Amino acid sequence: APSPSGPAAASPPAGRSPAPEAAEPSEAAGPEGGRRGDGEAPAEFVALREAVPGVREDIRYAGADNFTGMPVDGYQEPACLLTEDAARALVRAREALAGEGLDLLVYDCYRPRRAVAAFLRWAADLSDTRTREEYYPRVPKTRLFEEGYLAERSGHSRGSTVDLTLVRADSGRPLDMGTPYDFLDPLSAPDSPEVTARQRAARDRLGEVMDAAGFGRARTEWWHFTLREEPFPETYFDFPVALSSLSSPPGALD
Ligand SMILES: C[C@@H](N)C(=O)N[C@H](C)C(=O)O
Ligand SMILES: [Zn+2]
Repeated sequence: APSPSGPAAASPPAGRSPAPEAAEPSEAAGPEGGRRGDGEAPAEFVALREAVPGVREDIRYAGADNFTGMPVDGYQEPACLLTEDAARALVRAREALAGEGLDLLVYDCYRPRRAVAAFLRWAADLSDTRTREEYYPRVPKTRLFEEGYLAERSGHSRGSTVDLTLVRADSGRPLDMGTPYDFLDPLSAPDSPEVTARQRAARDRLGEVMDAAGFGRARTEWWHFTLREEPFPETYFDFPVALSSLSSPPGALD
């Protein structure tokens, strides 16, 4: 069906069932259950690059180099905002990799609900196929949510989910994972039999190190991990991705 028009049209493609991460969400609420301002992050959120100096980031949705082909609503800056618990877990993962000459490169962190709504609008606009060859050549746009490549209620909005890969610590060059980031295709499943042994080994190492640091992995995307003991398991936030959204003072973790 042709896309609904206008920015408010955030309906999912027809016939789609909820994505695996869909749950009954609560909107952001304060400690007493009242509504928290949508422009403001709770004190538990930090900017990763301030909390963990030297961490590598390439926040794709803040620019046009992503599967939508345009900057995504809600990403006011290319910043990784995360809960402090998730940031501490990433420190553990980096420490485990350091002895192997490897490091992490983070592509996405906290994602506001308005950004997820932008993904829904993009998916509903079947006339926009600009990025199909590069990002979803085999899966029709109408199936991206149903197949689990995109989530109608994303774990990223809870602040303890990250998209990331492994890089060489010296050059910053990403390891070959068999697909680029956000290649929305069965080939991106961590256990895809279609990748080479070397690519599979790189995926497995990323999965192991993230598992040991406390993150669970998605079944559809080798780059997507959620902290198992996440501090906001039921809350989907909508403050913008911007350092000014943070209420906690900047500073490295101790
Ligand atoms: C779009 C991709 N980077 C991603 O994060 N997908 C999961 C399923 C999500 O949207 O939460
Ligand atoms: Zn993700």
